[in-house]
Amino acid sequence: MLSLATEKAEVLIEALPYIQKFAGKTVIIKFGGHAMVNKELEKMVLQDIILMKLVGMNPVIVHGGGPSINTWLKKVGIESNFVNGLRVTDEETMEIVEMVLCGKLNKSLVSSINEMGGKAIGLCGKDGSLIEAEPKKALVKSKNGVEEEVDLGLVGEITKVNPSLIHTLTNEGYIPVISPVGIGSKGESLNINADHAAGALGGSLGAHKLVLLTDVEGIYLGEDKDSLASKLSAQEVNKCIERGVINGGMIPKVESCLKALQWGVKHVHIIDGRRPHSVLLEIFTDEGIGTMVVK
Ligand SMILES: Nc1ncnc2c1ncn2[C@@H]1O[C@H](COP(=O)(O)OP(=O)(O)O)[C@@H](O)[C@H]1O
Ligand SMILES: CC(=O)N[C@@H](CCC(=O)OP(=O)(O)O)C(=O)O
Repeated sequence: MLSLATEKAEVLIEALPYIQKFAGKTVIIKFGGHAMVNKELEKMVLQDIILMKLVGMNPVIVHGGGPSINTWLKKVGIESNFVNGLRVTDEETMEIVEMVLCGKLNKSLVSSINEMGGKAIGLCGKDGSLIEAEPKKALVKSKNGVEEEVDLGLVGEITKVNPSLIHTLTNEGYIPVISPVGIGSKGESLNINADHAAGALGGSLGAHKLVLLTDVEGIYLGEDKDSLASKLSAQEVNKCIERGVINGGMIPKVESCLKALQWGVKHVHIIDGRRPHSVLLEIFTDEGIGTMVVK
């Protein structure tokens, strides 16, 4: 029987080919608000990311924070409506969104990473005009099947990503932690869905992999857990959206996956952020968890 020490050494050796394969490669990790609610799990995700950086990869974190925004909006008596998984955002809502995403959550992730020995730096999409955007309109099918344009207020559609700042930071050994508030043409703040921001950053940084961490195992094709899809093509994804099988917060995720693939990101995965060390399992093993989206 192998001793515990030998078993540990074997685990490390198993990771060797993956460490070699990913050396110097950019991996975008989208940390969803629903995957961030448990502090213990959050710590494990951040430890995984610190390890990735230490072995020579370039992880970049894009975080969400939907549940936390909901809590703070409730405290000030503002209700939210969602259209196609996006929060309709008026000026008052935008103020809270910016405070929660760019302030509280961003800085909390940065200080946790730094406390655990990593080097993190927090930015929002406005810093260095990282994420330029314009007000986004949503297309919604009315009851008679006709598509109508719906105004989402201060929700941003990304028009340009200026990634040079991120290259500088990663080359200096930092792990960038990015909150999805973009800058409009008049300098205004725009609320961008974190999945969309992660996909666009992945494309502009030439990322090797985009990993979206959420609160489900991946994409289900039916009611029960056995219906988890391990792989879905663009065509299948579009059919699932049309049939309503993919809905709500999963819509921006799959949209982001498909766009990232078009923009040259090699691999995109939706995985369960509630599973301990899910990021390491995804990166360093053949096991392949969650749903992989392909062209
Ligand atoms: N086909 C589907 N498979 C899995 N989850 C789905 C599907 N369609 C919609 N969802 C919903 O999408 C949610 C994840 O999106 P969201 O709540 O925005 O999470 P996050 O905060 O991680 O971005 C799931 O909790 C689930 O309710
Ligand atoms: C336009 C839009 O919907 N923005 C999101 C931004 C945060 C986010 O995307 O958080 P999750 O990843 O936790 O869903 C919002 O206001 O909730």
